Amino acid sequence: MIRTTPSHQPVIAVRGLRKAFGPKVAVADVSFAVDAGEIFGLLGPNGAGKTTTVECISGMLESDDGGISVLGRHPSQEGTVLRSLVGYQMQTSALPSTLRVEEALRVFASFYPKPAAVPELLDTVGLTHRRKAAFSALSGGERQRLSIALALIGNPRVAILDELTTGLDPQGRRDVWALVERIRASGITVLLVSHFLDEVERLCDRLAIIADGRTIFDGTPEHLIARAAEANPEIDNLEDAYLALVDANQTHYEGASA
Ligand SMILES: Nc1ncnc2c1ncn2[C@@H]1O[C@H](COP(=O)(O)OP(=O)(O)OP(=O)(O)O)[C@@H](O)[C@H]1O
Repeated sequence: MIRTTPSHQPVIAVRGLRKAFGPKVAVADVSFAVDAGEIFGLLGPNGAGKTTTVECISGMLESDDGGISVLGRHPSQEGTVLRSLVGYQMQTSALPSTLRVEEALRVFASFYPKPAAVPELLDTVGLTHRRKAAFSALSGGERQRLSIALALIGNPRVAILDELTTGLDPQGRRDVWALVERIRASGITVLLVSHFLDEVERLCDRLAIIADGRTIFDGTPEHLIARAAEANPEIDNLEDAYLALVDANQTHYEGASA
């Protein structure tokens, strides 16, 4: 249930979200709420509707129906204000290959009224020694850290991180996880879209699972394991619990449409 009392207003509240692209319903009915200071995970199979949901939250897409509130504001009606309060991790593949790390941060800083200090941000993401490196010379992990820095350049209160550690080696993943924990410790609320259950278990306080455009779970990782164990007592870890729940949902819908 979404809590709306002023003393405990969620930072992000999504209620009954719906978004279609022509005949394709990408998001049919998604609801969840993220509290201040949380790292909240958004999970679901490929094509479930996660990116569409976060693009509606960030104001990049306009929803067809349902309510979204971010820091008490509506993304499509108050997008200008929210743009500096919500940092969305962009895909760095969009950056010119010759652009240097520090230049990229300075260019993006110029778009915001109160940007983060570039030297401090370089330090936070561990790229000070690579500040003069061209984008094309960065490793996968360094590119990922740059994309996180770009999400933080506007000094946001909320960071939306999508596919945070895809393609990184084990050390790179751990470095990025530590960075996300530092981001949270600095007071930023994090919405994390992920396919990796170990990442979610390590980082997230709570999570929502979306399947076929609908929220099928909203709660803590422990709650998810307990829910799955009710149906199958052998389930004792998050990955098995997640897979069992998604599978049960698929069977339910296939059964309903048979
Ligand atoms: N612009 C669009 N036009 C038509 N269909 C779209 C568009 N964007 C997304 N879709 C479709 O909507 C559904 C949900 O897509 P979305 O990208 O939100 O899923 P996702 O959960 O983020 O998937 P993944 O984990 O693969 O990134 C998919 O079937 C996708 O093909």
